[in-house]
Amino acid sequence: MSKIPSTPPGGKGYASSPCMAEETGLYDPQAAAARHAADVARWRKAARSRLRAERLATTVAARQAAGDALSGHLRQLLKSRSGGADGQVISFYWPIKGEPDLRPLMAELHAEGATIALPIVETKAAPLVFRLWTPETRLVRGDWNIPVPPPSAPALTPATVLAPLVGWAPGGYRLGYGGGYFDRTLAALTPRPYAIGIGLDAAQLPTILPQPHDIPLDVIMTETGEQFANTAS
Ligand SMILES: Nc1nc2c(c(=O)[nH]1)N(C=O)[C@@H](CNc1ccc(C(=O)N[C@@H](CCC(=O)O)C(=O)O)cc1)CN2
Ligand SMILES: Nc1ncnc2c1ncn2[C@@H]1O[C@H](COP(=O)(O)OP(=O)(O)OP(=O)(O)O)[C@@H](O)[C@H]1O
Repeated sequence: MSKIPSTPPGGKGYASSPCMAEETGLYDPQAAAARHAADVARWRKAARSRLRAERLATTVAARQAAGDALSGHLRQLLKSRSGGADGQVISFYWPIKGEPDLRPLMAELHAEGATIALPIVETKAAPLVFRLWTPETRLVRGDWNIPVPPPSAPALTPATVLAPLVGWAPGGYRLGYGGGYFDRTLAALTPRPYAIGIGLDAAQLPTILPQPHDIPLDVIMTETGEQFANTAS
């Protein structure tokens, strides 16, 4: 504990008495941070279930229209970045739980020469693995029953990753299903892939209460176009 002089050097007295909170043992900054993290996790859990329920409550036709609109914006963005899809490894996702369905665009880019990958949870609480998808790939059931390429499909490192969003906030922040998989993956991959969040306008939140592990995405795309782009990318 550092000693605080009772009078400041050359002065009469302090304007207020020193804060003794740490000395009392009642204030432990680490415990306070842990309590805050637990509050955030609880808040996120509630936000996820509300947003997931709202998404599933929309009509199939509305979801399909959103998927088609998103595909159009995404096609433009990918083409402007690569000048044509040839050879680029792009990770898509197999839609679950009312996520926008981009599979027609996935097949179209494959036909144009792009290399398509799908993400797989091969190890719990570890980065995702990406494996090759082609229209001939016979998908198998992975973690959470998500259809994934079989272990025999080649593993790839994507240059571009599409990350489906349960919720999103300005700054490129993503709320997913709560496994932390995309954050772990973006933290592990070098070079870092260009990460595009895919979500709906209705899933915007004022904030996701960002935590140290949350890695902002490069762009957030919704059915009405690009909502946010990090300038450094
Ligand atoms: N279509 C699609 N595929 C995807 C993703 C996605 O978001 N969408 N992922 C994107 O990352 C990965 C799978 N993400 C997963 C995220 C969470 C859990 C999971 O078990 N969640 C627990 C809750 C965890 C917690 O709150 O601590 C659960 O719901 O029981 C499983 C897979 C890879 N594939
Ligand atoms: N880079 C990391 N290293 C270790 N743990 C991490 C990392 N990133 C996230 N986590 C852990 O994962 C948990 C869930 O994170 P978060 O709430 O951000 O999930 P999410 O982004 O919604 O999930 P997902 O990406 O799977 O859809 C956090 O409590 C955190 O402890």
